[in-house]
Amino acid sequence: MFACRHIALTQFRNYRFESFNFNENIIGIYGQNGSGKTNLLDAIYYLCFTKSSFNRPDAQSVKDGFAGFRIDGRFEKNKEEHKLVCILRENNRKEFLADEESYTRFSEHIGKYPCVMIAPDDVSLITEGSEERRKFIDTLLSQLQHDYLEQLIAYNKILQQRNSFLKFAAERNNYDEQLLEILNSQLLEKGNFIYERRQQFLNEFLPQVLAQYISIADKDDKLSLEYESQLNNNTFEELLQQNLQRDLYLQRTGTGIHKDDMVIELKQTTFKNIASQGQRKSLLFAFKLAAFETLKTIKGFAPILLLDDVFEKLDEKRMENLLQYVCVQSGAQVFITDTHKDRLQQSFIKIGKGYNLIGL
Ligand SMILES: Nc1ncnc2c1ncn2[C@@H]1O[C@H](COP(=O)(O)OP(=O)(O)OP(=O)(O)O)[C@@H](O)[C@H]1O
Repeated sequence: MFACRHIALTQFRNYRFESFNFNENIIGIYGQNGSGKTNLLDAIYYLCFTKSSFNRPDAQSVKDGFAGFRIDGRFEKNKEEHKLVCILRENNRKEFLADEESYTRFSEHIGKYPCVMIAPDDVSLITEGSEERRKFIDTLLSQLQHDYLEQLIAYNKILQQRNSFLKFAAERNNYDEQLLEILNSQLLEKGNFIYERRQQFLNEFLPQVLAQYISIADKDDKLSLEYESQLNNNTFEELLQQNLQRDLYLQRTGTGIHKDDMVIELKQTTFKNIASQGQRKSLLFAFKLAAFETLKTIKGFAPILLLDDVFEKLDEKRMENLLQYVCVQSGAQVFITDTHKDRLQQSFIKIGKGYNLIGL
């Protein structure tokens, strides 16, 4: 069993100082809009990922009028207790401690405490640009394969260096060919590694998303999912060579795995253009639950599930099926937020397992 049993929030978002116990594996959190439900889930996310699930600077999580924040968590993993602490110091320096040891690199923590969050804004995975989908794949793969995360960090660093090089070259109207060759070869090595890992992984993962979709939507909508990469048709080396003049002109690297995407189609038309709200929601859940199942299989235990405001997302029958799955079959500790206490309580009573209900 993997579960969060206690959390204490100090100067974090709307919390001055507050602590919560989670004795059960089904946790309902209710409160009005703006009462801090999402913030509480995000604090658990912080301890699993060393950062917020929102793409926001850490400083924005400090309670207004204060300096620094602290999140203390107690987790149970395979019958052992673990203490995780995330501190943002007054000078904005972040520290992360696992069982009193601080990490030199936060990336070492990723994957040890897996968790999957489903939040309303996540529909951007389907409706927004390719960056959202790459972020999803990278977050999942980084939890599964540590070397993937290391190579991705290195790739992004070299990409930045190459872009600075291109800017400098444009300003000078001249460039150091040898230095460009070094940057290219480093970028190629990391890029090819990431491409192969994404390809291997998505070959297995995307059919699982389709299967989840069919089971949630209760029908096959002729949905198709495909990994799209410029490297599918050309080698990365060829791409860099072919695009050099354009890169120099635009002062940034226009080809590589940082342009990858997942193509989502419904009846051979771009999904987001024709899909109904319900189909979008079903697909979002399909992606997230497939991620959950993959993590569970590979880690050998269920990740924590954080479900923010999902009652607003599905009709009653789908909701019941989903709750049955997350609260019973999944084997996970699950946190569910809602504005209605009664709705949460009624659903939990129907499930017939122990639960904690926390009012904010
Ligand atoms: N840095 C901060 N300092 C103080 N308060 C903050 C900070 N960041 C966010 N908040 C407050 O937290 C509240 C939002 O909390 P949260 O998003 O967790 O609410 P919620 O209960 O999930 O609401 P909803 O039901 O609308 O989703 C807002 O009132 C916001 O002003």
